[in-house]
Amino acid sequence: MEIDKAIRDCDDRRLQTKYNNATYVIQRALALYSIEEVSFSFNGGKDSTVLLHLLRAGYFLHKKGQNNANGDLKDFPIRTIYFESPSAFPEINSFTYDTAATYGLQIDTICSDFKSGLETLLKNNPIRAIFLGVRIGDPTAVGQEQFSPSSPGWPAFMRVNPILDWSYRDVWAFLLTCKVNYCSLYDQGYTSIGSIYDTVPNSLLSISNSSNKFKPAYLLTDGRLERAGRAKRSSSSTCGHLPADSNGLNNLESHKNSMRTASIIAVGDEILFGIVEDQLGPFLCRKLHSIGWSVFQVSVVHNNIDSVAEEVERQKSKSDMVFIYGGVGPLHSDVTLAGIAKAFGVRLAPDEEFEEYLRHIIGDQCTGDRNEMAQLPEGITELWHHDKLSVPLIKCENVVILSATNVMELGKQWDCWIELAKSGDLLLLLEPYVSKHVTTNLSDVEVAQPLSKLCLEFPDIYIGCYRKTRYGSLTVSFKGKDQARLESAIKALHKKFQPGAFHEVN
Ligand SMILES: Cc1cc2nc3c(=O)[nH]c(=O)nc-3n(C[C@H](O)[C@H](O)[C@H](O)COP(=O)(O)O)c2cc1C
Ligand SMILES: Nc1ncnc2c1ncn2[C@@H]1O[C@H](COP(=O)(O)OP(=O)(O)OP(=O)(O)O)[C@@H](O)[C@H]1O
Ligand SMILES: [Mg+2]
Repeated sequence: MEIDKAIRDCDDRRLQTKYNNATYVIQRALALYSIEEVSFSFNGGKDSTVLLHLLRAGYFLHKKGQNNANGDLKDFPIRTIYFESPSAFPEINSFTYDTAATYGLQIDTICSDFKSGLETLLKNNPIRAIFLGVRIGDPTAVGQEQFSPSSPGWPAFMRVNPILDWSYRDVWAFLLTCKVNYCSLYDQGYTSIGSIYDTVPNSLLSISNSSNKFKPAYLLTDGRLERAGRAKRSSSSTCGHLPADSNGLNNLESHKNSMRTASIIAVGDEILFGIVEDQLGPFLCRKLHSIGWSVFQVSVVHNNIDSVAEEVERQKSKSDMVFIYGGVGPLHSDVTLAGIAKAFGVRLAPDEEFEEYLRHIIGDQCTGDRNEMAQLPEGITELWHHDKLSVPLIKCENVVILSATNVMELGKQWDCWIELAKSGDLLLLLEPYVSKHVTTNLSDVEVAQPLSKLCLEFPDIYIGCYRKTRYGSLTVSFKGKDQARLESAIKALHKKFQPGAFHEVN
């Protein structure tokens, strides 16, 4: 069978794994349902063209298991449905019918909308499962698995999605490796095809010196932009770019004095066992204070998905930003991303762009069917690139994931993060805090009451006390954003005691 042979003969291990998994899903479906009970939803698009050939191969492998495969071009008895629409591109229509003729597809053309068309089809036929070329990243893929029952309100059938986890690049690797025909629009710069009213060539493929010439679809390097030629229905995805306004605020001036809070979560059994000391938390506290943020809480949790998820869920609603570190990587204990995904109620999905970065660092070891490290929380992740970082910073809504393992690495990531936030016009830098400290040899009992009063007089100033030893001097710290108010508070303190009772320290 020519598809099976082309994949086995190629040296693309990733493609082979994707192929094996997809044909396995198909064979499972063919084992579960009889041939009359399955159907293939084909529309001449690139994804359904991939699926057609995978189904042909899957059917061949299924029959081979029963010792009666012939692998002929036209040996394909799976009923095929095509929802024909007057707004489809003529190229799509003709490709669909040409392909049907080449491979002997028994096409049922349906001219009504998907839902009522399926209702009629299922009423008159024993169909229980339908193969679809839906992939993660398609707007309709959210929440779907390889086997997903149809949605409530739809006629009852099983949606089978053998290429759900395929990336844009996987699709093109397959079509080019197998040297199969695809719709000619893809060679004219179309990267995803809807109707004639909502689809244009992808401008990222335009040839610079020619206004209406485009490179072929397989040359699009960033697969996440595959739908750039489709009219936008919503602006839900911000993946990959800096959001101008991710917290609903982008006017630096008007928020200079506003209050922003951060929470810090360290993930590490070793910290809780007392084997290692967390130095990143205090470092982040200092950095956040230096940009005028106040830290709401620092917590340490176990390397356990539920512990991470619970803490992230709590902190993400309490603080403007949550910083989390530890537990990021490919080891069994690296569960931070999974915990974050759980906290947001989404799943981990392969991210092609992130995988590319990882491949640069650790070579081809990271490719394969389940590249754990390249899986990121689906639909909520932004990658923040900086020339000085080999791997982009990851941000899931208001949760920033830091991969640093020591203070030096964290310092670098922090500087890049600040630079990116500045250029992205994201509100981040506030009026920094100023602080002053005074010490006294008076006892706690002597200072307690006047200090309480001072706190009431200066509610805008943080007034705290600490000692380094139980019997040594007491330090009183003043922290705020207004230098003059800070000075007034210290003056007021001096007035409440004998002259010379307090000394300023640096
Ligand atoms: C065979 C088939 C089954 C579908 N089943 C469902 C379904 O169960 N639930 C649903 O919300 N949409 C279903 N749809 C609709 C698709 O999710 C989606 O709305 C449709 O493919 C239009 O995509 P487009 O807007 O990108 O063109 C189905 C579509 C087809 C062709
Ligand atoms: N008009 C249609 N008739 C039959 N099946 C359809 C139709 N529209 C969508 N589908 C099914 O939904 C799947 C996903 O559609 P989608 O438009 O995302 O992919 P595609 O058309 O194959 O490729 P592209 O993303 O390049 O348009 C298709 O692969 C096909 O299985
Ligand atoms: Mg399409």
